Amino acid sequence: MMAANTVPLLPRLVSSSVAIANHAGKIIRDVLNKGDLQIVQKEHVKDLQTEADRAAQRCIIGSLTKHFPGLIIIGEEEESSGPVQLTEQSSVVPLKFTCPPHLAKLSQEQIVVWVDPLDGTSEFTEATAAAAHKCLMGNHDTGCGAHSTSLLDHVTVLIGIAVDGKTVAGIIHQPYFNYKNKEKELGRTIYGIIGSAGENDGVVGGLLVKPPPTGCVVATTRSHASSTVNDAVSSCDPTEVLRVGGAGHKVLLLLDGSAHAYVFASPGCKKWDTCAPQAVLEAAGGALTDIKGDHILYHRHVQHRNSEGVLATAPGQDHAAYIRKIPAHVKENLVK
Ligand SMILES: Nc1ncnc2c1ncn2[C@@H]1O[C@H](COP(=O)(O)O)[C@@H](O)[C@H]1OP(=O)(O)O
Ligand SMILES: [Mg+2]
Ligand SMILES: [Mg+2]
Ligand SMILES: [Mg+2]
Repeated sequence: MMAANTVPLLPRLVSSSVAIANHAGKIIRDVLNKGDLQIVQKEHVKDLQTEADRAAQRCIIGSLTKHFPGLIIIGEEEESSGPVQLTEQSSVVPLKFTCPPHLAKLSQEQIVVWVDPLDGTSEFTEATAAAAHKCLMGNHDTGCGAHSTSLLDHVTVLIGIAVDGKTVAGIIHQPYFNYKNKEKELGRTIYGIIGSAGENDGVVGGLLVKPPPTGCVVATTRSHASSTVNDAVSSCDPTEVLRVGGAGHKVLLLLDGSAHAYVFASPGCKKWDTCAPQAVLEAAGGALTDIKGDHILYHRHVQHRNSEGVLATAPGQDHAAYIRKIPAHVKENLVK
């Protein structure tokens, strides 16, 4: 086994981030178990923050800073006070991939880490409200409770790593994966480095399944829809539309064969929503761009908003063909 200091910076950062994302997932579950989300509204009624978002971000940024002093990290949430749980330097996962040669000699100044401590906050709060309602009703199935608790699948922790403005590696942790099946391990982490040779073509931790050769299943927003969003989805002639929460969750649907494309013609997604999912998807052979087909950049001083929307396609899909289908009025509506 290689000594830690001979392992290049990028694999060390990915390995540490996997352990940190797993810990952040545990923090999220602990907050939900305690039942007091302490919800704060940010810019609008569908833009919420909970103690789980805040505590998970404190853990991620605090741990990364402790292990990689001086690292540039941009998190979704503003700094908050409260207990900070840090991971140990030793809590790194064994590497299951090789570092691509062109990323083997990075200096820390080239790197920006984009952190979304809890993606799918709307769904997280709704699931929690439904579960509480179910409890109040004596744990009977109230209909809404049974349906809405499945919203916990939409929650992910996202850590994306960009080098010289391009995303190169991503970690997607799904804290409630398997929560309905008590026999199985709770939570899963999928991560990848673009161009690395690892298990499953550079993506570790998830089953990669291509979507069916016929049909067109489009995943889109559940809680941030608009007429432009709907026009873009319709233009793809979908055989099925999955209205689900979270950017990380929708990219997981592209990786497990559940959807062909993820279409979001809205400026609502930010760089921390797409940096990690894009890297994992592209490591697997898929693509994620803005709605016009242009690359999304992740430099330190880039604007946070993905103002020209998001379009992602599963491995094996014709990404350019989807871009061509998006109507001109939708593209014109989304400007820098
Ligand atoms: N209008 C918006 N305001 C705030 N966040 C948004 C908006 N639209 C999308 N997002 C973020 O992008 C993610 C994916 O969008 P959607 O779930 O609507 O498909 C959301 O979970 C949310 O991230 P977060 O939950 O981390 O705040
Ligand atoms: Mg948010
Ligand atoms: Mg998000
Ligand atoms: Mg978030």
